[in-house]
Amino acid sequence: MAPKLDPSLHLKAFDDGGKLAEGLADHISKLSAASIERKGAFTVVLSGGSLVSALTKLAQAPVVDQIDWSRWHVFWVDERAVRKDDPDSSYKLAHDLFLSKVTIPVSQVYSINDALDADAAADDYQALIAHSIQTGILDTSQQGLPRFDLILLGMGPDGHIASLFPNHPLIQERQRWVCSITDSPKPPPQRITMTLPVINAAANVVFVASGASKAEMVARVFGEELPAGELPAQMILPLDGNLVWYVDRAAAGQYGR
Ligand SMILES: O=C1O[C@H](COP(=O)(O)O)[C@@H](O)[C@H](O)[C@H]1O
Repeated sequence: MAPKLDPSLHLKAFDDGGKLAEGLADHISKLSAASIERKGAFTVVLSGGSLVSALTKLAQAPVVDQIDWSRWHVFWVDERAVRKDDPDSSYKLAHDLFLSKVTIPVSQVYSINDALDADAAADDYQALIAHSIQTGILDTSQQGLPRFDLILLGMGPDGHIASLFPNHPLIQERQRWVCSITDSPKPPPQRITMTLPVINAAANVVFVASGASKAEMVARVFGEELPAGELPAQMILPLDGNLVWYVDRAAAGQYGR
């Protein structure tokens, strides 16, 4: 069984999406400053989907001017195996809504190789992560896993995170850092995804859930003890890091009061 999460430790509820985006921008800005002071770089992992819209305030004054974007290194927790100009591409979404509005060097934005099929793209992305460790950009955890400074996660209405879906065999993966999936229940079916051990090795994991369609799963994550694998979002609790859920009132349900 996966333990239910304690809302008093791990949940921040906001009145609306605007307030949530402001709180999130402030939090990310502080994590960025601390990481840059400690090691001269900030490694951030993006999700696709609605999470990206919650980053708008990061790219606006006053926060945008407080961040040293030249030290950011951007990765993806999952990506669809489509070309970068495809409407389904998470890179495209992040580029259009966020990356094009800030000054992160292009060489520090690590999108997947969209010329490869899902299997080859997963191998390629795992090698890229290993290279980032060798060059000193990325830390490693005590278990020898990549340790990102911040992983930003969304959650689907079915409780999936990244491209790790309820009761899918990939939930059990413990060896690889990045896997391909060719039968994603949510289209498009071909994707790559970081695995649970990598996500749980991060220094900080921030979930963003907004809207009533997420309320049922937020209630389950914080209110029920479920068999492992049934609710991937409940399986995220960094071994040696911080976890916080940013939720708006509609997603918070009983926890928003
Ligand atoms: O397919 C995906 O879905 C999840 C959740 O998306 P949302 O729009 O419901 O927030 C997303 O986090 C993931 O990166 C994406 O590939």
